[in-house]
Amino acid sequence: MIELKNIERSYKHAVGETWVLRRINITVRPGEFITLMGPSGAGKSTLLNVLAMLDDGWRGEYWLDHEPIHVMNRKQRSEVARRKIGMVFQSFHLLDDLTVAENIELPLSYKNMPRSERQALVADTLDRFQIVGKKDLYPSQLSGGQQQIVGVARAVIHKPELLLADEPTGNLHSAQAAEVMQLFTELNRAGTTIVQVSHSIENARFGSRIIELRDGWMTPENETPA
Ligand SMILES: Nc1ncnc2c1ncn2[C@@H]1O[C@H](COP(=O)(O)OP(=O)(O)OP(=O)(O)O)[C@@H](O)[C@H]1O
Repeated sequence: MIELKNIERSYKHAVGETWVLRRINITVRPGEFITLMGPSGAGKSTLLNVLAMLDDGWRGEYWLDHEPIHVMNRKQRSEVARRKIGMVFQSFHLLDDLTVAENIELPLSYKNMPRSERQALVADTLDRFQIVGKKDLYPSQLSGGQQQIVGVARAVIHKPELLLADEPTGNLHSAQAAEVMQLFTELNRAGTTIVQVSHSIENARFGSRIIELRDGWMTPENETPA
Protein backbone atom coordinates (compact mmCIF):
# COMPACT_ATOMS: atom_id res chain seq x y z
CA MET A 1 0.00 0.00 0.00
CA ILE A 2 2.83 2.37 0.95
CA GLU A 3 6.34 2.15 -0.37
CA LEU A 4 8.94 4.66 0.76
CA LYS A 5 12.33 4.53 -0.92
CA ASN A 6 15.25 6.55 0.40
CA ILE A 7 13.10 9.31 1.86
CA GLU A 8 15.25 12.18 3.13
CA ARG A 9 14.29 15.45 4.76
CA SER A 10 16.52 18.24 5.93
CA TYR A 11 16.11 21.83 7.03
CA LYS A 12 18.53 24.44 5.72
CA HIS A 13 19.59 27.25 8.01
CA ALA A 14 22.15 30.03 8.03
CA VAL A 15 25.07 27.84 9.08
CA GLY A 16 24.25 24.64 7.25
CA GLU A 17 21.69 21.89 7.06
CA THR A 18 20.05 19.70 9.71
CA TRP A 19 19.02 16.23 8.64
CA VAL A 20 15.74 15.03 10.08
CA LEU A 21 15.06 11.91 7.98
CA ARG A 22 17.82 9.77 6.46
CA ARG A 23 17.34 7.00 3.89
CA ILE A 24 13.95 5.87 5.09
CA ASN A 25 12.83 2.66 3.38
CA ILE A 26 9.48 1.33 4.52
CA THR A 27 6.88 -0.95 2.98
CA VAL A 28 3.43 -0.97 4.55
CA ARG A 29 1.10 -3.69 3.38
CA PRO A 30 -2.67 -3.16 3.19
CA GLY A 31 -4.31 -3.89 6.54
CA GLU A 32 -1.21 -3.29 8.66
CA PHE A 33 -1.38 -1.24 11.86
CA ILE A 34 2.04 0.36 12.34
CA THR A 35 3.33 2.33 15.30
CA LEU A 36 6.22 4.74 14.72
CA MET A 37 8.24 5.01 17.91
CA GLY A 38 11.49 6.62 19.01
CA PRO A 39 12.85 9.38 21.23
CA SER A 40 11.81 13.01 21.00
CA GLY A 41 13.25 14.63 17.87
CA ALA A 42 13.75 11.29 16.08
CA GLY A 43 11.69 12.44 13.08
CA LYS A 44 8.42 10.59 13.72
CA SER A 45 6.08 13.55 13.14
CA THR A 46 8.14 14.63 10.16
CA LEU A 47 7.72 11.19 8.60
CA LEU A 48 4.00 11.17 9.34
CA ASN A 49 3.65 14.59 7.71
CA VAL A 50 5.40 13.25 4.60
CA LEU A 51 2.94 10.34 4.51
CA ALA A 52 0.01 12.74 5.04
CA MET A 53 1.29 14.93 2.18
CA LEU A 54 1.36 17.92 4.52
CA ASP A 55 5.04 18.41 3.71
CA ASP A 56 6.62 18.76 0.28
CA GLY A 57 10.24 19.41 1.18
CA TRP A 58 11.47 15.79 1.08
CA ARG A 59 13.39 13.76 -1.48
CA GLY A 60 13.05 10.11 -2.46
CA GLU A 61 10.18 7.99 -3.71
CA TYR A 62 6.75 7.70 -2.11
CA TRP A 63 4.37 5.25 -3.73
CA LEU A 64 0.79 5.02 -2.45
CA ASP A 65 -1.25 2.23 -4.03
CA HIS A 66 1.29 2.23 -6.88
CA GLU A 67 0.73 5.96 -7.49
CA PRO A 68 4.04 7.92 -7.58
CA ILE A 69 3.43 10.73 -5.08
CA HIS A 70 7.02 11.95 -5.57
CA VAL A 71 6.32 13.16 -9.11
CA MET A 72 3.04 14.90 -8.25
CA ASN A 73 2.54 18.61 -7.70
CA ARG A 74 0.84 20.07 -4.61
CA LYS A 75 -2.64 20.06 -6.16
CA GLN A 76 -2.39 16.42 -7.24
CA ARG A 77 -1.07 15.41 -3.80
CA SER A 78 -3.95 17.20 -2.05
CA GLU A 79 -6.41 15.41 -4.27
CA VAL A 80 -4.90 11.98 -3.48
CA ALA A 81 -4.75 12.80 0.25
CA ARG A 82 -8.39 13.89 0.36
CA ARG A 83 -9.45 10.72 -1.38
CA LYS A 84 -7.32 8.18 0.48
CA ILE A 85 -6.10 9.56 3.81
CA GLY A 86 -7.66 10.44 7.15
CA MET A 87 -5.60 12.25 9.79
CA VAL A 88 -5.97 12.38 13.56
CA PHE A 89 -3.96 14.92 15.59
CA GLN A 90 -2.81 14.98 19.20
CA SER A 91 -4.63 18.26 19.89
CA PHE A 92 -7.77 17.14 18.00
CA HIS A 93 -7.82 20.11 15.54
CA LEU A 94 -11.60 20.46 15.70
CA LEU A 95 -13.11 23.78 14.64
CA ASP A 96 -14.44 25.49 17.77
CA ASP A 97 -17.27 27.35 16.09
CA LEU A 98 -18.71 24.28 14.38
CA THR A 99 -20.86 21.66 16.10
CA VAL A 100 -19.84 18.00 16.35
CA ALA A 101 -22.02 17.14 13.34
CA GLU A 102 -20.59 20.04 11.31
CA ASN A 103 -17.01 19.09 12.21
CA ILE A 104 -17.61 15.52 11.13
CA GLU A 105 -19.15 16.65 7.85
CA LEU A 106 -16.14 18.79 6.92
CA PRO A 107 -14.17 16.23 4.83
CA LEU A 108 -17.27 15.65 2.71
CA SER A 109 -17.47 19.30 1.71
CA TYR A 110 -14.58 18.65 -0.69
CA LYS A 111 -16.59 15.98 -2.44
CA ASN A 112 -19.22 16.50 -5.02
CA MET A 113 -21.89 14.86 -2.91
CA PRO A 114 -25.58 15.81 -2.66
CA ARG A 115 -26.60 17.33 0.68
CA SER A 116 -28.98 14.47 1.51
CA GLU A 117 -26.24 11.90 0.97
CA ARG A 118 -23.82 13.92 3.10
CA GLN A 119 -26.32 14.14 5.92
CA ALA A 120 -27.03 10.41 5.77
CA LEU A 121 -23.31 9.70 6.04
CA VAL A 122 -22.98 12.09 9.00
CA ALA A 123 -25.93 10.38 10.72
CA ASP A 124 -24.38 6.93 10.12
CA THR A 125 -21.03 8.09 11.47
CA LEU A 126 -22.54 9.70 14.59
CA ASP A 127 -24.34 6.42 15.19
CA ARG A 128 -21.30 4.24 14.57
CA PHE A 129 -19.18 6.24 17.01
CA GLN A 130 -22.06 6.50 19.51
CA ILE A 131 -22.05 10.28 19.62
CA VAL A 132 -25.57 10.99 18.29
CA GLY A 133 -26.46 12.71 21.58
CA LYS A 134 -23.51 15.08 21.14
CA LYS A 135 -24.18 16.16 17.58
CA ASP A 136 -25.29 19.74 18.37
CA LEU A 137 -22.64 20.42 21.00
CA TYR A 138 -19.50 22.43 20.33
CA PRO A 139 -16.00 20.97 20.95
CA SER A 140 -15.52 23.08 24.11
CA GLN A 141 -18.54 21.31 25.63
CA LEU A 142 -16.87 17.89 25.29
CA SER A 143 -14.17 16.12 27.31
CA GLY A 144 -10.79 15.52 25.67
CA GLY A 145 -11.66 11.87 25.05
CA GLN A 146 -14.96 12.79 23.43
CA GLN A 147 -13.22 15.41 21.27
CA GLN A 148 -10.77 12.81 20.04
CA ILE A 149 -13.59 10.39 19.19
CA VAL A 150 -15.06 13.20 17.09
CA GLY A 151 -11.56 13.68 15.60
CA VAL A 152 -11.44 10.00 14.62
CA ALA A 153 -15.01 10.10 13.26
CA ARG A 154 -14.10 13.11 11.11
CA ALA A 155 -10.92 11.40 9.88
CA VAL A 156 -12.77 8.31 8.65
CA ILE A 157 -16.17 9.62 7.46
CA HIS A 158 -14.98 9.57 3.84
CA LYS A 159 -13.80 5.96 4.30
CA PRO A 160 -10.07 6.52 3.73
CA GLU A 161 -7.89 3.50 3.08
CA LEU A 162 -5.15 4.96 5.25
CA LEU A 163 -5.54 6.47 8.71
CA LEU A 164 -2.58 8.50 10.02
CA ALA A 165 -2.45 9.56 13.66
CA ASP A 166 0.13 11.73 15.43
CA GLU A 167 0.12 10.94 19.17
CA PRO A 168 -3.67 10.47 19.08
CA THR A 169 -3.86 9.78 22.81
CA GLY A 170 -1.18 12.26 23.89
CA ASN A 171 -3.70 14.57 25.56
CA LEU A 172 -5.95 11.86 27.01
CA HIS A 173 -6.32 9.96 30.29
CA SER A 174 -5.61 6.26 30.14
CA ALA A 175 -9.28 5.18 29.97
CA GLN A 176 -9.93 7.64 27.13
CA ALA A 177 -6.74 6.50 25.40
CA ALA A 178 -7.85 2.87 25.59
CA GLU A 179 -11.19 3.82 24.05
CA VAL A 180 -9.50 5.56 21.11
CA MET A 181 -7.14 2.58 20.62
CA GLN A 182 -10.15 0.26 20.67
CA LEU A 183 -11.72 2.35 17.90
CA PHE A 184 -8.51 2.09 15.89
CA THR A 185 -8.52 -1.68 16.33
CA GLU A 186 -12.09 -1.90 15.03
CA LEU A 187 -11.29 0.33 12.04
CA ASN A 188 -8.21 -1.76 11.31
CA ARG A 189 -10.21 -5.01 11.49
CA ALA A 190 -12.66 -3.47 9.03
CA GLY A 191 -9.76 -2.97 6.58
CA THR A 192 -8.28 0.47 7.28
CA THR A 193 -4.47 0.57 7.20
CA ILE A 194 -3.14 2.61 10.14
CA VAL A 195 0.14 4.37 10.84
CA GLN A 196 0.31 6.07 14.24
CA VAL A 197 3.06 7.91 16.08
CA SER A 198 3.14 7.03 19.75
CA HIS A 199 5.46 7.10 22.73
CA SER A 200 3.28 4.54 24.45
CA ILE A 201 4.13 0.85 24.32
CA GLU A 202 0.54 0.14 25.48
CA ASN A 203 -0.74 1.85 22.36
CA ALA A 204 1.80 0.04 20.20
CA ARG A 205 0.44 -3.28 21.45
CA PHE A 206 -2.83 -2.55 19.64
CA GLY A 207 -0.88 -2.47 16.39
CA SER A 208 0.75 -5.20 14.32
CA ARG A 209 4.28 -3.77 13.91
CA ILE A 210 6.59 -1.19 15.45
CA ILE A 211 9.00 0.88 13.36
CA GLU A 212 11.61 2.66 15.40
CA LEU A 213 13.40 5.86 14.41
CA ARG A 214 16.51 7.33 15.99
CA ASP A 215 17.98 10.67 14.92
CA GLY A 216 16.15 10.38 11.62
CA TRP A 217 17.40 6.88 10.85
CA MET A 218 15.47 3.65 11.04
CA THR A 219 16.99 1.30 13.55
CA PRO A 220 18.61 -1.62 11.63
CA GLU A 221 16.10 -4.31 12.66
CA ASN A 222 13.30 -2.34 10.95
CA GLU A 223 15.05 -1.71 7.70
CA THR A 224 13.38 -2.87 4.51
CA PRO A 225 15.88 -3.26 1.67
CA ALA A 226 15.54 -0.38 -0.83
N1 LIG B 1 10.25 23.45 10.52
C1 LIG B 1 11.39 22.97 11.05
N2 LIG B 1 12.55 23.62 10.92
C2 LIG B 1 13.69 23.12 11.42
N3 LIG B 1 13.79 21.95 12.09
C3 LIG B 1 12.64 21.27 12.26
C4 LIG B 1 11.40 21.73 11.75
N4 LIG B 1 10.44 20.79 12.06
C5 LIG B 1 11.08 19.82 12.74
N5 LIG B 1 12.40 20.11 12.86
C6 LIG B 1 13.41 19.28 13.54
O1 LIG B 1 13.29 17.96 13.08
C7 LIG B 1 13.59 17.04 14.12
C8 LIG B 1 12.52 15.97 14.18
O2 LIG B 1 11.29 16.56 14.60
P1 LIG B 1 9.97 15.68 14.73
O3 LIG B 1 8.89 16.61 15.21
O4 LIG B 1 9.72 14.93 13.48
O5 LIG B 1 10.38 14.66 15.88
P2 LIG B 1 9.50 13.62 16.68
O6 LIG B 1 10.23 12.31 16.62
O7 LIG B 1 8.10 13.64 16.19
O8 LIG B 1 9.61 14.21 18.15
P3 LIG B 1 8.53 14.30 19.34
O9 LIG B 1 8.38 12.90 19.85
O10 LIG B 1 9.19 15.21 20.32
O11 LIG B 1 7.27 14.88 18.75
C9 LIG B 1 13.73 17.85 15.39
O12 LIG B 1 15.09 17.98 15.69
C10 LIG B 1 13.15 19.19 15.03
O13 LIG B 1 13.79 20.23 15.71
